[in-house]
Amino acid sequence: MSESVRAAVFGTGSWGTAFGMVLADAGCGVTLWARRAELADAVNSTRTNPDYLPGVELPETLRATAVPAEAARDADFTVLAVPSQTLRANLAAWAPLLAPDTVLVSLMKGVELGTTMRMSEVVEDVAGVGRDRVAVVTGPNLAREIASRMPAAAVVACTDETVARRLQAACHTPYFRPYTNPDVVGCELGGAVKNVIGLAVGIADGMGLGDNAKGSLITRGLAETTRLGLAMGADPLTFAGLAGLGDLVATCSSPLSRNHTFGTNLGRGMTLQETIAVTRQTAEGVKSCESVLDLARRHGVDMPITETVVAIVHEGKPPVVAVKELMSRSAKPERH
Ligand SMILES: NC(=O)c1ccc[n+]([C@@H]2O[C@H](COP(=O)([O-])OP(=O)(O)OC[C@H]3O[C@@H](n4cnc5c(N)ncnc54)[C@H](O)[C@@H]3O)[C@@H](O)[C@H]2O)c1
Ligand SMILES: O=P(O)(O)OC[C@H](O)CO
Repeated sequence: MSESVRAAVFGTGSWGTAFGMVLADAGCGVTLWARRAELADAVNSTRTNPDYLPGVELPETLRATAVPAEAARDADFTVLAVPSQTLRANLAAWAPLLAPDTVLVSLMKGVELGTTMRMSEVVEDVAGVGRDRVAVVTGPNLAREIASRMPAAAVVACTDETVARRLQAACHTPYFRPYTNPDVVGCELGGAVKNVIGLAVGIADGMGLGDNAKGSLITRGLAETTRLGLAMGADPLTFAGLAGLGDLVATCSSPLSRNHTFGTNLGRGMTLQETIAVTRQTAEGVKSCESVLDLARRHGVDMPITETVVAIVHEGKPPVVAVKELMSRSAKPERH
């Protein structure tokens, strides 16, 4: 990869920073945009991100700024890594600054509340670009492991194969192996719904329900994700891939997952407010469980695990009652 490829990353949280590091290691010149000038200064002066990835040394070719126009200038790829529910307002401010012909890349795993739009749809809507200029990077990518340069595979999804291949080349390193996939809908749904299933598995873990419960939730969670995907025109095989099963396994088995940890705290008996208070970073499933359920209802799809997570997180249903209700639904064949 030629160093003349330029990438802007909007969001200097854990994944924005780690993915910026991947791009820099792959040979791109990278500018991170940080909301706070102090964080941008700290990245530039210490070559670390002390707030989100303490102890990780960042490459020389990665720098940070708090000025959006400076980050956006001449970027071949404009990467978006802010919490999903803030994307619309943020991108509205950044859109006039974007380099002409830049490819917009979503790292976000959420569904917008109210509109039920996927993040790539929000990008198209707000930036006024065609879907051939919007790509998604997703898969089993816990930021802390990637920042330690531990090996992982990922998916680069774009309807335009040439764009997907360009981005694939721009982020391919010895420790980060991206595959292309034209199924943007399936890849984004896989990423957004796995956060909801990650909450469910965390709750079960917190309650001490064991590994059979975990295996059952992962599998039936994937089944309800696939049902929604089919109703929305996704390729069902996507859900057997990195954006589906791969990400579910990583999220549901790792203490590094914010969604899994959030669920575990709820399952152990913390209240929602107590759990929010101890959660510093973005656990997308907490908000997206409501928009995913909304999406499911709009498409007439049954998603009992998602419904259960919404009931526990937002309606105060005690986890013990929710488990009893989930298990006593009427019996049915596995493939329905
Ligand atoms: N962390 C991971 O392992 C990981 C991996 C893959 C995908 N993702 C996804 O990437 C997205 C970003 O997650 P993250 O892990 O970087 O989150 P994070 O909580 O670590 O960082 C979020 C960043 O957004 C900024 N931010 C928060 N509110 C904002 C606002 N209103 N306006 C502008 N900026 C704001 C924060 O200052 C921070 O820089 C999420 O959708 C997440 O699901 C995360
Ligand atoms: O920490 P989480 O739960 O947001 O998960 C991080 C990544 O999405 C795992 O692929």
